[in-house]
Amino acid sequence: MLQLNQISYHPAATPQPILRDINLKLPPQQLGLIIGPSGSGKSTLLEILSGLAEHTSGEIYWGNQSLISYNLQEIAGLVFQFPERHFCGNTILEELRFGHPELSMNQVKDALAEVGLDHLSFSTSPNALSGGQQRRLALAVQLIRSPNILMLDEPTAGLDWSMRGQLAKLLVKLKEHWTLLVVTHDAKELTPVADNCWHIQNGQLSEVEM
Ligand SMILES: Nc1ncnc2c1ncn2[C@@H]1O[C@H](COP(=O)(O)OP(=O)(O)OP(=O)(O)O)[C@@H](O)[C@H]1O
Repeated sequence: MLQLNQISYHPAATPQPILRDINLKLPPQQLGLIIGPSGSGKSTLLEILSGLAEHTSGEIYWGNQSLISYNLQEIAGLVFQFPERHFCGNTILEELRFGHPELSMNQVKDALAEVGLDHLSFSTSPNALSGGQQRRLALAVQLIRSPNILMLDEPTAGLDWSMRGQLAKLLVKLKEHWTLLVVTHDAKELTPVADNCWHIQNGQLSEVEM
């Protein structure tokens, strides 16, 4: 279970806190969805939960273990908004093994199977994939590290309606094995597949009854 107790984030440079007293509990193998408008603090919250930024106050737990940024970098996998813009491999294999040359072919195959891309040749260029396939590859890049929590920032942004629906279906499949936390401003396809839902506004989180 991921648990946040009274998480606040107030960098010295900002007059107001960006996140205020955030409380959240997300059980394992569930999909948590945080919905909020632009500038409400969604990406900042994911940056904190993946250890890329440090919260000012509050506690983050995975089970009974209290986590600092270093632990969060280990247990969280973050898929950025428009992740395909950050691809740097010439092939699918290079992309998946980037920074992890020790990964076996079986691990690569398993990660691709998890996201429904195992029919593709390892030598395919990530740039030759469709928009939906590129999002799947970006998910596989994180899954191959076996994170405890997979976090996705606006996973349906820029996809057409059919690809958005397919991505929502994939998330349903992934939560059989993983705990997922998704943030978005456009929750249309994602709300029906969420187990827990919150709204975020001006850095404050409120639970939505499901
Ligand atoms: N380190 C920082 N220093 C100053 N301001 C920051 C910092 N990080 C984020 N902000 C501000 O905090 C607010 C929340 O930003 P954030 O990117 O988390 O929102 P968001 O909900 O993800 O919006 P979007 O969907 O547009 O990305 C914004 O006003 C942003 O400018």
